[in-house]
Amino acid sequence: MTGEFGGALPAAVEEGVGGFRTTIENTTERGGVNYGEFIEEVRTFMDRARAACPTTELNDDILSRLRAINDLLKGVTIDEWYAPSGTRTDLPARGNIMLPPYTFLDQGADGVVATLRFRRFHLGGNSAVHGGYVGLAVDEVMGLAAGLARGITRTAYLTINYRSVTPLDTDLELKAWVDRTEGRKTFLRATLSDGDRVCADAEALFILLNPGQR
Ligand SMILES: CCCCC/C=C\C/C=C\C/C=C\C/C=C\CCCC(=O)SCCNC(=O)CCNC(=O)[C@H](O)C(C)(C)COP(=O)(O)OP(=O)(O)OC[C@H]1O[C@@H](n2cnc3c(N)ncnc32)[C@H](O)[C@@H]1OP(=O)(O)O
Repeated sequence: MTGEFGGALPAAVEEGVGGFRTTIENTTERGGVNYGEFIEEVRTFMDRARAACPTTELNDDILSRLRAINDLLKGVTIDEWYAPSGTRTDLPARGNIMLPPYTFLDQGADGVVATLRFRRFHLGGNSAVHGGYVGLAVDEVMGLAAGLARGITRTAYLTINYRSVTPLDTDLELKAWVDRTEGRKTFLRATLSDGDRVCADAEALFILLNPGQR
């Protein structure tokens, strides 16, 4: 792996802990006590960046401030295993700005129920969520359901049926549950609903990783 953030994965593979490290020190202090507010502010920035049509002057003003902020963040870059984004389990969507913010209502070996809300950042068109973001949310929550049931897995396939338009700015319910298992294979199902209306349903196969498997 090369580039500004490269080099983190090979060390983990050498340690033989599999594709997603399970032995991470799972503290919720990393990033500081206000890290969750920072992530939420970044999300708001992403929403507004998608919605805004700035003047040239405003664009240039924001650009110079953003460059200064990016320089600050570059000075505190660390490897993926200890970066709080994606590993702060106390925050919506593990503090991962890539994901629509979700929180669990219920979680166990049989399955999980999460509530989530897509925002302007996730717009596809005509006030509807982009289908790729639906897939992202479903993959994430099914992956966590597979993880709770079996251990660390990777998605082998994921089939999504888009049943009706998924709305922005609406609290939705995402359920994912284990349908059956065969050896390393876990077959799961999921539904994404707006109240009684099903927006999407899905079926997927997740494969339990072998020790040291990337
Ligand atoms: C809950 C804890 C929270 C902790 C939080 C803290 C930190 C956060 C850390 C982690 C994050 C936590 C959760 C993650 C959340 C979301 C997860 C997202 C998951 C993904 O988004 S992950 C990216 C996309 N994913 C890939 O990047 C996979 C690329 N791929 C491969 O890496 C290999 O392909 C692999 C490994 C899949 C299999 O490879 P392999 O060599 O291990 O096994 P093999 O090929 O032998 O398959 C074994 C058996 O599955 C059958 N099989 C395989 N593929 C099939 C298919 N497509 N259709 C039908 N059957 C299939 C075979 O036919 C055989 O079946 P049989 O045994 O019956 O012959």
